[in-house]
Amino acid sequence: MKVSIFGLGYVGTVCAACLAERGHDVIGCDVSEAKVDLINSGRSPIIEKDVGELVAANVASGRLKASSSTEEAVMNSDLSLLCVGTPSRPNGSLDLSAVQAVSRQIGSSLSRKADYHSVVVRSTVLPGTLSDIVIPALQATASRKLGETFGVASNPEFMREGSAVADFNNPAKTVIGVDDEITRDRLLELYAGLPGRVVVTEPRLAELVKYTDNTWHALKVAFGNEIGNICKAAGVDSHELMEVFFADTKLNISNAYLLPGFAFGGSCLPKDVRAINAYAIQNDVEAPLLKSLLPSNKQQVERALDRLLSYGKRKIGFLGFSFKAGTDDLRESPYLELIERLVGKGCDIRIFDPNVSLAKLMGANKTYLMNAIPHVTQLMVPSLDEMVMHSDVVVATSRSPEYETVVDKMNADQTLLDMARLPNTNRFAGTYDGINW
Ligand SMILES: NC(=O)c1ccc[n+]([C@@H]2O[C@H](COP(=O)([O-])OP(=O)(O)OC[C@H]3O[C@@H](n4cnc5c(N)ncnc54)[C@H](O)[C@@H]3O)[C@@H](O)[C@H]2O)c1
Ligand SMILES: O=c1ccn([C@@H]2O[C@H](COP(=O)(O)OP(=O)(O)O[C@H]3O[C@H](CO)[C@@H](O)[C@H](O)[C@H]3O)[C@@H](O)[C@H]2O)c(=O)[nH]1
Repeated sequence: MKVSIFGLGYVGTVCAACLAERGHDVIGCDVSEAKVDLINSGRSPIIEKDVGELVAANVASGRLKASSSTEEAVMNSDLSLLCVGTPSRPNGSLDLSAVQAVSRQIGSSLSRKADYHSVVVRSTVLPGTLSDIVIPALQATASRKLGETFGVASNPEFMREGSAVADFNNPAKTVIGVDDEITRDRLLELYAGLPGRVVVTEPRLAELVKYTDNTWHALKVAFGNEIGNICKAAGVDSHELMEVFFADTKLNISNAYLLPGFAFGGSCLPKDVRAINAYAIQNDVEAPLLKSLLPSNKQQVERALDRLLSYGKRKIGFLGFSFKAGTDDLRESPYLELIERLVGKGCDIRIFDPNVSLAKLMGANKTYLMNAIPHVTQLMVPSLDEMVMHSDVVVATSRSPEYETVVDKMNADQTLLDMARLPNTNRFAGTYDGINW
């Protein structure tokens, strides 16, 4: 199928590369000329496992290209996937300006297109966005009614950064919220051959289920961490305790997101929890449990800050600072927040993160980092050794294989604050502290 993808960020780039690899003709479109140029030169605008290779191979084969022109993308495709950002507004509600703008651009091109076109929202949006924002924007600019020469659908994306290609190719479910048969059939054809259950449903349910998923993940992390905090106070190993908890086979408890660790972060969970809470307030729904998730999460950052300051050492090194392993995405990374707070307390910080190169960061990700810590360039060092050499305390943020050597490089006078439960810390000669166990 001929597909256009609007927004070449973390979702759009992965979708573009994976759909091209599955044999579709893909044209990506972004307002950022830099991202368009990168794709056309066979390079990925994001750091994500396997994406670089897929982009290179599919640009070379001619199945993937990019353009800054909406018109070119719409005219050369039958279906458009909208993958633009939906960040939080300062009051927590969803900023749909990019969704609205791209819908208007596409609608304007549709006014000059005779063939039927399908417009599919892949971004995470609250229920009613398709009906209240996307359809009116398309109709106004296309000067045509929905169903005449275009149809719409909601098709949320469930991939996780760090394993996005594997998640794309092996989805647990594919959710298609649609009232239009042509668009439904096109989406079924687009994803034909992928495993997992395919659910065809109404658009509002498809929109809301995405929030249900992410709120559930956030709830589980917050629960696991609070249990972990109590275990730490009780002198109980929280991971051993959780294994006993999971052993209750009658309850069929998935251990995903439940092992105590550090605060959740990233470009999705915090923003989506904020958005569902804003939606509840707007609709006069009391949701005290959901309201408590972000304060609970913030408390984990406060606890880590107190713990680090309690060591009485100023030189602190961070092994990684993106929100999870395998990505350069720093948006709402709890480690970034922790670093910013430590800098404010006069600590002398060094950061080593092999995935983050300031020269390569782009778009919302780069803006987020530069707003959080404008002088971050002075804190980043090019090697693990340099970070360890500088530090009295090292904070290990994720279980990346390349971080496991850190315990061999540290000496008996140093302290390791382990946020990820590294596998080999029993051979560490210095002072070991697990964040939540
Ligand atoms: N990051 C994830 O892992 C993930 C997973 C599932 C769903 N989501 C959702 O997908 C959406 C996109 O997330 P992301 O992380 O890829 O965002 P992103 O910020 O990385 O990418 C968005 C891209 O859209 C581009 N854009 C903005 N306006 C445009 C326009 N008018 N025309 C063309 N391009 C335009 C931006 O330049 C940017 O490159 C969000 O709604 C997010 O919640 C994200
Ligand atoms: O067992 C776990 C798993 C994750 N996390 C944390 O939870 C956050 C989110 O992690 P993860 O869900 O793995 O990554 P994301 O890329 O943010 O993916 C989430 O957000 C995406 C964007 O909406 C969705 O598509 C995915 O389904 C959803 O998992 C991160 O801070 C993780 O460190 C934990 O603390 N414990």
